Amino acid sequence: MAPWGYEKDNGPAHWHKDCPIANGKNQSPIDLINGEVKYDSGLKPLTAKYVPFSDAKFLNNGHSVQFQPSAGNGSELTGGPLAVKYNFEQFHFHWGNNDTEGSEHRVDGKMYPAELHFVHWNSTNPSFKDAVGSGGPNGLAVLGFFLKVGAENAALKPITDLIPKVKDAGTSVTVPSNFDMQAILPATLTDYYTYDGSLTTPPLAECVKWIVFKQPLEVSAAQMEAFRSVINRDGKPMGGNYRPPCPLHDRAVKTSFK
Ligand SMILES: Cc1cc(C)cc(S(N)(=O)=O)c1
Ligand SMILES: [Zn+2]
Repeated sequence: MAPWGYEKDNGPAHWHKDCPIANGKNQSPIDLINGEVKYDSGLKPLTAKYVPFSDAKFLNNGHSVQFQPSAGNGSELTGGPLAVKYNFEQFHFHWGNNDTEGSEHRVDGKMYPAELHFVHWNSTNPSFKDAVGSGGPNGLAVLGFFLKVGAENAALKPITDLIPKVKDAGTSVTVPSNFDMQAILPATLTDYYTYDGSLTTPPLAECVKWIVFKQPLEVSAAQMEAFRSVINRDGKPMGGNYRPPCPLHDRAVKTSFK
């Protein structure tokens, strides 16, 4: 099989051949159906403590654009549904070629134009890789933020301004050390959906505690267009790099809000 992608000949319907877990019972993303979620008053806000990185790259890996520090620096996530501290690993995006599609998770069937994933790994593991392979839904904690078109996002601007420098697959650029990742996050991380799921791209490991925020972030039309100028490994626009929703099977989706 050609390396996995999102085209007709290598897209989500093909992934099960190399990754049989694609047809597993804990796959992501899912459609978050408000009539089927259950409020859990025990779900407190999350706390993200992000420290500016002195050495981080922004890269085009052929299927997304990703902010990747060279090493951990004590940036961590705690609280919410998490029993332990999780270390920040990377953030990346999924988006569409127009404003009606692009997000991975959906809300009552609605897609947003893009979705931002902040990836963290369970600090009881020696490394990110061990956390992915640790078995069970507590290896990684991924924060999902929907993006909608509106005001310019000043916190994401240092990143979206770098997109033209990573237009082609396999390219990367150093991120200025004064980039303030914390500023991307809302002041309080309160209203979210949470469920046990998987990586949304191969290897599709079922190791993720998903935490998807109800309130979308805004980005400007120009910032959305920047994403849509990115090229994938086949020389085509990368837009459409989202997996369709997977069956919920007998999982519960809990909310921190009524
Ligand atoms: C393959 C993969 C790796 C990582 C760290 C995160 C994801 S996702 N899109 O589920 O957040 C996918
Ligand atoms: Zn993702």
